[in-house]
This record gives sequence, structure tokens and C-alpha cells, in this order.
Amino acid sequence: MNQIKIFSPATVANVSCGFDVLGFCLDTVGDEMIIRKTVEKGIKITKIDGFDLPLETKKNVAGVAALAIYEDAKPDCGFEIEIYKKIKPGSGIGSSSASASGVVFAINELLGKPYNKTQLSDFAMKGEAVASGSEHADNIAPGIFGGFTLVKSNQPLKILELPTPSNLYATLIHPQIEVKTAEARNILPKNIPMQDAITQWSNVGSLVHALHTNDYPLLGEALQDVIVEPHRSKLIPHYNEVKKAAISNGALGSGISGSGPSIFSLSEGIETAKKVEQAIQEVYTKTGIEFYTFTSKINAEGIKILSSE
Ligand SMILES: Nc1ncnc2c1ncn2[C@@H]1O[C@H](COP(=O)(O)OP(=O)(O)OP(=O)(O)O)[C@@H](O)[C@H]1O
Ligand SMILES: N[C@@H](CCO)C(=O)O
Repeated sequence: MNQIKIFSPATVANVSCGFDVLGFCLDTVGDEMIIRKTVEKGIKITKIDGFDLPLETKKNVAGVAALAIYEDAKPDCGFEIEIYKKIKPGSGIGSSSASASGVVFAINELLGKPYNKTQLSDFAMKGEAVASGSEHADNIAPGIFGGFTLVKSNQPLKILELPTPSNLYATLIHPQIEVKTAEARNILPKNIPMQDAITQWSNVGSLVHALHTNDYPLLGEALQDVIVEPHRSKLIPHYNEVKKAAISNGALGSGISGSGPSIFSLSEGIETAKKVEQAIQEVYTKTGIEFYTFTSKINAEGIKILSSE
């Protein structure tokens, strides 16, 4: 195989209570990438379509992630990368992570799959760090593994695959403002009250249990964030109204997607998710702020191969 085209999906990190550890994979939105072997050694980004991002290898998360796997594998060839970007950078649905995960997945395929998914996530994290200023795998893991994932530890990297309830749908709204992950991390407190920690870890445990037992009401109860949301929700206009509209129209719960500004809601069944999407659109239409919404099933597969030659 000399060339591969892949779909690298958008992802939702944190999932309310699981800051830096929980994430899930979306299906309807994602980037496409073409990666091909070259005789000339090294990593080159030859095209970025859609958004104005650096072509320079060491300034682009895709380039840095590609270098991480390339320097470890030491293959007898180089790689060039084309990125067809559909996920807006700074949207909170894992734009940078889709590039980092996609490229390492593709290079691994071109090399004959010498690495496992955890090793690929480790390489991708090196790229993600360029965007956010810290290494975290909560967007990368759901992209590479698919479904819901929990990052048990970063060093050594250990990722747990959680079950994906088949009738669970995510509705996303992306207000057209940019929140940089690095900035959204800087506003967080360094210490948290014990009572908040207790509430949060009770919710993380409950959410994992709910996924294992298909307990939708418990999943809804667990979608609470008493630590990060109070600080970051201030960066998102009409955040509380969106949440209220989603929940009063049947959503199990809502929260900030990654570091925002996107807001996610989870619903049981596509009909409810579509009703939630409409209610959220009504809230935002009145504000005059540009936005887009979409509803997606949870993508249990993760990154997909579109073609290869
Ligand atoms: N290939 C790339 N794709 C997207 N962003 C990139 C890429 N390479 C570098 N960047 C930089 O990364 C930053 C966007 O990443 P950031 O983590 O802030 O957003 P995000 O990935 O959409 O959010 P989140 O991780 O919260 O879902 C921008 O400053 C952008 O210039
Ligand atoms: N866990 C990360 C996800 C965004 O990259 C954060 O919330 O800062």
C-alpha cells in the first residue's frame, strides 16, 4: 500500500464529569486526509484545504504526530500529507486531535500495522500537545478506539474502552466563536474543594456504570460537572439557556464539548435527539450569533479507511 485516504472523526472530550479522561467519538463530522509514501525521506504537509493552518511540519499537530511515529519506526521512505479539514479549529470537537490521530493511524496502515492503538494514541498525543500546551488523550482515544473511552493514565498511557449504548445520540451546537484550548485550560483553578471532588468522582463512576448497564436515566444523572463547567461556561454565550432547552426537550443531559464553545447533549433515540437539536436552534436563532448544529450517532468504529492503493 502506497497511499491511503481516511475519515478522522470529530470527538467530544470530558463528557461533563470526566475532565481530561472521558471522551466519545462522533460520526457525521470529521476531516479527510490522504497520506502517501514518498521516496524522499521525512514528513511533508503538501496541502491543507478548508482552514488556514500552518503547513510547516513542526507547527502543525499532524506534522508533529507524524514525526513521532516516523522517528520511532525509522522507515525507508518518507510521507506526504494532505488535510481536508472540515472540523473548525478551536471548535471544541477535537479539530487538532482529528489531524493528530488520523495521520498516525494512516502511517501505521502504510507501514503494515506494526503498532497497537495505545501506541498510536501515544504518538498522536505528541501532536495534540502543540495545540493545547499539554499532553492529554481524551479526544485522541475515542478517535483511535471509537465509542466511549476512559484514559486511565497518561504515563504509561492506558486507555479503557467503554461500551457504546446502541440507541444513544449526540446533538452538538457550535456557536461560531473560537475558544483556544490552551486559554480555556489557563482559567481553571489549581485546587478544588473536597466536596466538589467527591461529587465529580461519584459522577464519573456512575457514568461508567450507566454505559455498562445501558442505564439511560443514570447516564443523565451523571452528566454533571461541578469543577470545570462553572468557569468555562462563562466563555460560551447563552450556555445555560441551551442546556435548559435541551433537557426540557428530553435530552439526558448536556455539557461543554471539550474546552468549548461547542455544547453537546446526549439523548436516547434519534427522534428525541432531533427534537433537542430543534430546541437548541430556536435558542440560538434569537441571539444573532452564527452557529451550526448536527446530530450524530456514537461512532463505535473510530477512524475509517475510505480508500487505499
Ligand atoms: N492540523 C491542525 N488542525 C487543527 N488545529 C491545528 C492543526 N495544527 C495546528 N493547529 C492549531 O491548534 C489550535 C486548535 O486546537 P484546539 O485544541 O484549541 O482546538 P480544538 O482541537 O478544536 O478543540 P478541543 O480539543 O477542545 O476539541 C489552533 O491554534 C490551530 O492553529
Ligand atoms: N480535556 C481537554 C479537551 C480539550 O482538548 C480540555 O478540556 O482542556
